[in-house]
Amino acid sequence: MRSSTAVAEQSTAPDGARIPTVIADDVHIVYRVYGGNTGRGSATAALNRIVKRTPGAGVREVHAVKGVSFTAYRGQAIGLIGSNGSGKSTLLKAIAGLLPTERGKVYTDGQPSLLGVNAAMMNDLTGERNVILGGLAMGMTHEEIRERYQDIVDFSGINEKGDFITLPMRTYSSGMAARLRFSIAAAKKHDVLMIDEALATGDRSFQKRSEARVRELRQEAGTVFLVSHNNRSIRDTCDRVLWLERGELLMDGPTDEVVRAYEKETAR
Ligand SMILES: Nc1ncnc2c1ncn2[C@@H]1O[C@H](COP(=O)(O)OP(=O)(O)OP(=O)(O)O)[C@@H](O)[C@H]1O
Repeated sequence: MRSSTAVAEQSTAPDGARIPTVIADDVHIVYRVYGGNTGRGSATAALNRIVKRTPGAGVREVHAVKGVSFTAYRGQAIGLIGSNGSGKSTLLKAIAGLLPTERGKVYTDGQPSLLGVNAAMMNDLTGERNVILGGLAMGMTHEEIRERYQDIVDFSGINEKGDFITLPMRTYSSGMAARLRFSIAAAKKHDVLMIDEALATGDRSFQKRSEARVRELRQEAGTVFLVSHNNRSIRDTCDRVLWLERGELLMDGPTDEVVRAYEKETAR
């Protein structure tokens, strides 16, 4: 049991009830891939179909999330696990409001922030400029960014091996870029923070630092979702786990129980 009394106070209503932050109610997500079967000239054909609003024979549907329901509460860190293509990233994008649901609804309290490994940053700008841009994009003021700038840079460890923060992001390794992205996102208190594989990208010492930060964010009474293939990260960080397989929610429960069942299944 990681939560302290202070956490329990923050994450419950005065009447003691837990405060829901995200409710997914029978969520279905379908991707439509245009021109999948049409061979040559498919881009023009697809455009014509879109203009004429006819689905056409070349439209392929991928039913990526199938009827997922759960309620997340304040103060929870929830891991999402499952094999490649099981729908984890898709579900996060839907919670963040970046993908429409085909059926069902997602209700959120506050603005969820999605931090993905591929989250857009301006590659031609320096790390320094990206810290400012990222901070502004998250709704921080110039003043707040100035106050936290050094902490963000120190946390990322970007400058440990030289003055990299003043170089363009395109000169960073993928791990360095992911560390900076995480550090920017983690500088702010989030109602709902969703992290897609970011922790797996850094080296072990950065992973430990970021796991500790995720625990703090949780204690600030937010809800954290973490997608990872690293079961150790999930065990160290999350108190609850959702296991998705082929778009369906296979299991939802305490971390130990779900990860153990998942490991048993994947060991076969
Ligand atoms: N833009 C897209 N267009 C069409 N299909 C997509 C798109 N993105 C994902 N899919 C499909 O949706 C399904 C779920 O993909 P998703 O990326 O959510 O899985 P995941 O569990 O996050 O996988 P991984 O562990 O490999 O990151 C897969 O079948 C995938 O092929």
